[in-house]
Amino acid sequence: MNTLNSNITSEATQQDENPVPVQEETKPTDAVIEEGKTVGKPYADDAKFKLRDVEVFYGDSRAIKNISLDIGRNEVIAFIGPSGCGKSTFLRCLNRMNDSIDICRVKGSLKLDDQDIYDSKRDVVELRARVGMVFQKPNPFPKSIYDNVAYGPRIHGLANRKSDLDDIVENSLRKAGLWDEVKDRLDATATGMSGGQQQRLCIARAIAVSPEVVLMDEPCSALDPIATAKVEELIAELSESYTIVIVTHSMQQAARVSHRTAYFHLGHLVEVNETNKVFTSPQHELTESYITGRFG
Ligand SMILES: Nc1ncnc2c1ncn2[C@@H]1O[C@H](COP(=O)(O)OP(=O)(O)OP(=O)(O)O)[C@@H](O)[C@H]1O
Repeated sequence: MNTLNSNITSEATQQDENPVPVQEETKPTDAVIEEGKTVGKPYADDAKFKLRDVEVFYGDSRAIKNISLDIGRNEVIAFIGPSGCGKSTFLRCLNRMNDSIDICRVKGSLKLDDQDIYDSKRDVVELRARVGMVFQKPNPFPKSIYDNVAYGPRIHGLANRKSDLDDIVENSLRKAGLWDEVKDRLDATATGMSGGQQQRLCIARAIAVSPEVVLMDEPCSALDPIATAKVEELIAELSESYTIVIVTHSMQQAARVSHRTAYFHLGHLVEVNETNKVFTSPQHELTESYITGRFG
């Protein structure tokens, strides 16, 4: 796995008749990436998403290079890789969040339950209700705690009566592990909550519209370890009912929360496998270099 070059430096050759061979580590970027070829297990038996030959361009620049991947039903899959390798770009294809970027173009076949995500007739608002998203920085609306959670159900007409809406708000806050902390101050403004509470509120807001998938883009990067632990517990509980795709810079977090881990590098999907395999016996040299901290 570890490719090391045995070199004898010219300086050493001149100075020493019996030089000690100097081993020079191959730079990770020298490792071969075969475009479109992903090591490990990129496909799933019961696929929620089937993504084939996906490419994403920002203007002329190709940020995602021929990636094929299945994401299983009720699977938690973590996307890891060095900064700028395309994790967020690929994640945002799953609910067309890239649509708002004018210069962004997505190619390939992207299917959710065998239906084309990029079908021009698709209702993107409905897609985003099915495929919810939680962002890096908690972004509650400047409204009450109650109204933050009730917002989606209201615009999607999910509750006919106030009591139905109350039930949705309570259930969503319970699932997000927040109910006991906020039940006596539902009318308080959400921006007055702690960062960790705000992030769990954003999760409650995402699940209030009964999504099938929750996308999380570095959901804990702005949180302290205690708040992070709470969100991770929540991910474990939510995984019983939802498909979860999480982008994370924390390999420990990927190891704790995900079933499979996908390693991205320079816009390629280099390796995908069961999380314990990726971290204990990575098959690709680049994955190994990254998880052993040689770069990233
Ligand atoms: N709105 C944009 N316009 C132009 N280029 C972009 C845009 N967003 C991302 N890119 C480029 O696409 C590539 C992939 O970026 P992306 O944010 O998806 O990577 P990432 O792996 O999520 O990075 P990070 O871990 O730093 O968040 C980078 O080269 C980045 O500069």
